[in-house]
Amino acid sequence: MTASATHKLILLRHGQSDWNEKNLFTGWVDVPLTEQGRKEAQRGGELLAEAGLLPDVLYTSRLKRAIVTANIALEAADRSWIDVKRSWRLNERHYGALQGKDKKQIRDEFGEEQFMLWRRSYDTPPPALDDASEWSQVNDPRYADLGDAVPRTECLKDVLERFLPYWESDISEDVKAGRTVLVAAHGNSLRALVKHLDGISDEDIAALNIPTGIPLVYELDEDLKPVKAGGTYLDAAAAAAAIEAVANQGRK
Ligand SMILES: O=C(O)[C@@H](CO)OP(=O)(O)O
Repeated sequence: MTASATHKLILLRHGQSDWNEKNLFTGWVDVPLTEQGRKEAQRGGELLAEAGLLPDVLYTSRLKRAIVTANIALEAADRSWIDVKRSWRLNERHYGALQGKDKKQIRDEFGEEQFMLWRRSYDTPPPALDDASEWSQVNDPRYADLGDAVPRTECLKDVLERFLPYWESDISEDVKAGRTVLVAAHGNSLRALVKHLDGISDEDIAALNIPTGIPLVYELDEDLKPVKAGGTYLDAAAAAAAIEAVANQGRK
């Protein structure tokens, strides 16, 4: 197969958010980017432009940390004009009763094993979030189309199950049509996508972390299988350091 027969998919986790900086479980809570997060987004866009990777269509979640990251990155790459599609199916994993809680406090209270089960296991969701909680999304107008199906908690398996239909119906169709697709989303919704693309097992996905603000580029063959497993980070050194930092969250 020639290089021109491959498809390009760019994954971008949002830049550092206010709650990333504060070390709080975030999930569906709609927190803003920090100044550093905005800089990461700007750098992400510059990396795209330097690599000549010009997105034709943007997919984002309905959360502003992903939306604003994409806007800043596309502005930096002079691609603000491209078509945009947003879906709750790209939202971060709903973190249940952990939303708004300090990661270190949860680790100290419940221990490393339970903490990591909730954070990274494939199929153990945290306890459900009470509908009366200030961090609940049940009455958020942006999810009115979901009715009572608004999540109260999710594990990664749940994320994969709600994300895959959208991948099949929309994102993969744009990829197959030859468009360079940018997906601006979240640590755990992108872990679900990478698990699917690379065929990572339920056990091995626990060790995979996605850094903020660094484009991860996948070249896909005509069956939408990655030409290179794991894709390529546009700034590999920065990605390695940032991946380590995500893996160690809650430990200090
Ligand atoms: O809090 C969250 O929503 C996510 C991403 O920031 O955290 P974690 O990496 O612990 O899954």
